[in-house]
Amino acid sequence: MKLILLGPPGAGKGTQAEALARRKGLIQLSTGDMLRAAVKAGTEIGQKAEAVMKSGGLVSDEIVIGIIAERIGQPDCANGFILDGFPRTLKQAEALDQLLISRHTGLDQVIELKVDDTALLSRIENRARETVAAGGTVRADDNAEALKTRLWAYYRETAPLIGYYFAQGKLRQVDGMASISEVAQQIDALLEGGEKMSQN
Ligand SMILES: Nc1ncnc2c1ncn2[C@@H]1O[C@H](COP(=O)(O)OP(=O)(O)O)[C@@H](O)[C@H]1O
Repeated sequence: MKLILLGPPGAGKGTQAEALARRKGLIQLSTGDMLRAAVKAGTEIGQKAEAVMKSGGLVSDEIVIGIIAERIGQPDCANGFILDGFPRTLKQAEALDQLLISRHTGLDQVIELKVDDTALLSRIENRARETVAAGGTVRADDNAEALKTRLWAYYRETAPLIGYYFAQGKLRQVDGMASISEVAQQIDALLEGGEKMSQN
């Protein structure tokens, strides 16, 4: 199964992708996590990405497409994966389609987590507060200014993907404002429906 979780920053993609990957035995591919690891390791990609990530802007298509192309070619991805944070631009979506076509496969479903815009800021502020309370390190881009840039990038660059996948008949939507477990149940219901459809 090859899935995309789509939604604005703070929508809960990471939380749901991780839990879903565990439930279904799929690989979670988060470009945000991969880029943060590259920054931490000080690789060439990390050095290129660090400043733009910190400001809340988007890393270049070339870099993220390269990372994903390399990763989905690895054997552990053969059974399926959940993309979280990729694609984020139409160019990335088209590159992904081409990559999958060249592997004689394609996406099963794109699940959009629909959330109330005004709830996002407080969610991210809470995430930063809880992390500090737990003694952890807050992400460099979890502050009001970078969040505004991330939201802006989402609406300008990523939201058009909703139309792109709707036109492909792949788009499904869940209510991202529901509790974590309710969202997970909605996703499971969609996936069960999809499996039944593909058996017919
Ligand atoms: N597919 C991508 N294209 C461009 N930049 C990306 C991509 N994925 C992650 N990034 C960079 O990493 C940052 C953090 O990504 P992520 O962890 O997915 O955050 P969010 O909580 O905003 O969904 C983004 O703001 C962006 O700078």
